[in-house]
Parts: sequence; C-alpha cells; structure tokens
Amino acid sequence: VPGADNGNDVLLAGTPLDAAAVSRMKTAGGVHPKLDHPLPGRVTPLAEDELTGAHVEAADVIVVGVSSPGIPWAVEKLNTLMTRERPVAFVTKGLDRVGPSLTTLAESLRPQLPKMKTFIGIGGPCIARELANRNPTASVYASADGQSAAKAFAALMATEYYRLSTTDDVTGVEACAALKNFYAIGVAAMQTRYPDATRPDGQSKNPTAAAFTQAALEMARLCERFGGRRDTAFDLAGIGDLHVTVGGGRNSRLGHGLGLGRTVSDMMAGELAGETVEGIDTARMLSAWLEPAPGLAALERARFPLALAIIDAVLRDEPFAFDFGGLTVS
Ligand SMILES: NC(=O)C1=CN([C@@H]2O[C@H](COP(=O)(O)OP(=O)(O)OC[C@H]3O[C@@H](n4cnc5c(N)ncnc54)[C@H](OP(=O)(O)O)[C@@H]3O)[C@@H](O)[C@H]2O)C=CC1
Ligand SMILES: O=C(CO)COP(=O)(O)O
Repeated sequence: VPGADNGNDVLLAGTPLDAAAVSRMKTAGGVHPKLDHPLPGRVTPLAEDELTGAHVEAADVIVVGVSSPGIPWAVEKLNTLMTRERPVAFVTKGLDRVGPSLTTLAESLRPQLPKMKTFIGIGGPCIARELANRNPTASVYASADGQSAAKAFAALMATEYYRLSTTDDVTGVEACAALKNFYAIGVAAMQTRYPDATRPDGQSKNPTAAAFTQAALEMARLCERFGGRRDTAFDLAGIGDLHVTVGGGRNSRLGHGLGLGRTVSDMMAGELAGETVEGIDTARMLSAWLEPAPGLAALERARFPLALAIIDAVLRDEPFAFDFGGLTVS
C-alpha cells in the first residue's frame, strides 16, 4: 500500500496456496480476506502461474512475503524467474540452520539465490491490516552494502504514515525479527496469567512489563550471539516489533492461551488452527542452542530464563512455567 501510494506499480503475486485470496482480490471491489479495504488501483494481484520472467525482469525490487515454511518455494520460484541481478527484500521472519549452526535468513539465503544482488531485511512494528489502513508506523530496512540498497528501497516505500530508517546491521534486524515472535509468546502469557478484573482489558500490568524487559535483555544477548548489534534489539526491529506483537499479533494469541494454562498443541488445534505462529518454529530452532556446540556455550538458564521457559512449553508441550525468581534484574 505505501509503495502504491508513492506512485509505484505493484504486482502482488500469490503462492500456489493463495488462489482463493487472489481471485477474491481480482473481483471488482474485492478485498483480501485479512484486510478491511480493497487494495489501491496500482496494486495488481496475480495468481501464482501468472507471474512471468518479464515481470521479474522489469521490477526495481522483489519483495518476498511468504511465511517461513514457504521460503523453499520462494527460492525455487525466484531462481526460475530471475534473469538478472536484483535486490530482494524479505518481510519473512524466521531463522534457519546451515549444517549444525543456527543462522539468520540473511545468511542462509545468500548462497541459495545467486541472482540476488542485495538482501534487504525488514523489521519493525507492522501489523499488515493496520499498515493497509494507513495507520502510522515506523520500520527499518537493512542492507550490508553500506545501506545503499536499503536506502534506495526506502525511498520507493516511505510515506507520511510509513516512516523508514535504514541500517547496515542486517544480521541484527533479521535475528530480532524472528526472536520477537518467540518472546511475544512468553510476554503475552503474562497478560492473562495474572488477571485484574478492575481493568477494562482484565489484565494486570506489572508482570507483563517485567517480562517485556526480560525479553528485551535476552533478545539483545541472542542478537549478539548471531553476530548482530546489541542496540538493534532496543530499536524498531526488536522492542518496537515485540511491543506490537504482544499487543496484537498471532504469537501473542498463543501466549494468552499458555497464560491460562493451555498447551501449545491444544491452542494450535483449537482457535489458532491454520494460523501462522512463527514463534513456535523459532523455539524449535533455538532449542539447537540448548546443547553446547563447538565454539558456542549452551544457553545458560540464569541468563535466558524466559527463552528456556518458552522452549520447554513448545518442545515438551507442557503448560508454560516461568519463574519470576529467575529474572535477570541486575
Ligand atoms: N501479518 C503481518 O502483520 C506481518 C507479517 N510479517 C511476516 O511476513 C511473513 C508472512 O506473514 P503473513 O502474510 O501474515 O502470513 P500468512 O500465513 O498469512 O501468509 C504467508 C504466505 O506464505 C504462503 N505459504 C506458507 N507456506 C507455504 C509453502 N510451503 N509454499 C508456498 N507458500 C507458502 C501462505 O499460503 P497460505 O496462506 O495458503 O498458508 C501465504 O501466501 C511472515 O514471516 C511474518 O512473520 C511481517 C510483518 C507483519
Ligand atoms: O510481525 C508482526 C507485526 O510486525 C505480526 O506478528 P504475528 O506474526 O504475531 O501476527
């Protein structure tokens, strides 16, 4: 929407799983099932088989918006259609494994996409429906080429309601983008675990704020482990996106269930059936760091109590147990 509002022509190509959403958007006045209004006229929806090499050839930037399980499909599609080097931006939030080591998508995708000129990472508080409604927000674009590709893409996308900053800390932005989904599960569990009937939302505030601060500290430590900068965790891609996801994301809906004593499998088979809850995938990835690896100590329980509580709930499918006595308050 901001790209179209800036006068760009936008092609919105679906995956093979999006046929119904695309045909709905193609009908006059048709609205994407998750949005409130039709997309601007400059946005042209395309079914998966309508996207051609000529479209890709003509694009200034390619933006990938599949969820993390769709990344292999996106890589194959891009390698089929890209004939010349192009910058590729990713809104996808997830981690990856290369051999035994855990890495960001920025690093794992580079060798898989030989025609990708520059990887542009995107982070920040951006609930899709709110952005499509042009509610104000801010995000960060990251590229490792001295921010050149990030700045060029930001110039195409920035509007009064979509404020953009840029950074060269691609690893930090990508690490935080994935980690905030994971931590949102644990922070949101605190919103329902300690109810306060005197408040309109029925939630007490102190436990959530304390867990949020713990999440930010742990996220900064993990961000550095990935090779990103600590400061990035305290900026838009870290605490900015964590705040919005705790306030209104799908990961927080899972957390709300855990706070009420439900299990992950129970929630995913119930009200979250069919929803994208990527913090679960991130928990599985991070569990690789529970064992010491060459050159890398295991996650210490004393420094990562919230991470380990979330991993336990996901991997063991047990009720979420977070002990406030474990907070790293100093
Ligand atoms: N929604 C939001 O507000 C924001 C989302 N993001 C990130 O953007 C990414 C996409 O999010 P969102 O659009 O909400 O997620 P959705 O689950 O709504 O959509 C993801 C898309 O990827 C497709 N997909 C999933 N698995 C596969 C696969 N194996 N092969 C091909 N296509 C596949 C989905 O198809 P299908 O719908 O049929 O499953 C769908 O088209 C995520 O990484 C998310 O974290 C970032 C910022 C904001
Ligand atoms: O990433 C998001 C907002 O920036 C959306 O979060 P969820 O995936 O939890 O809905």
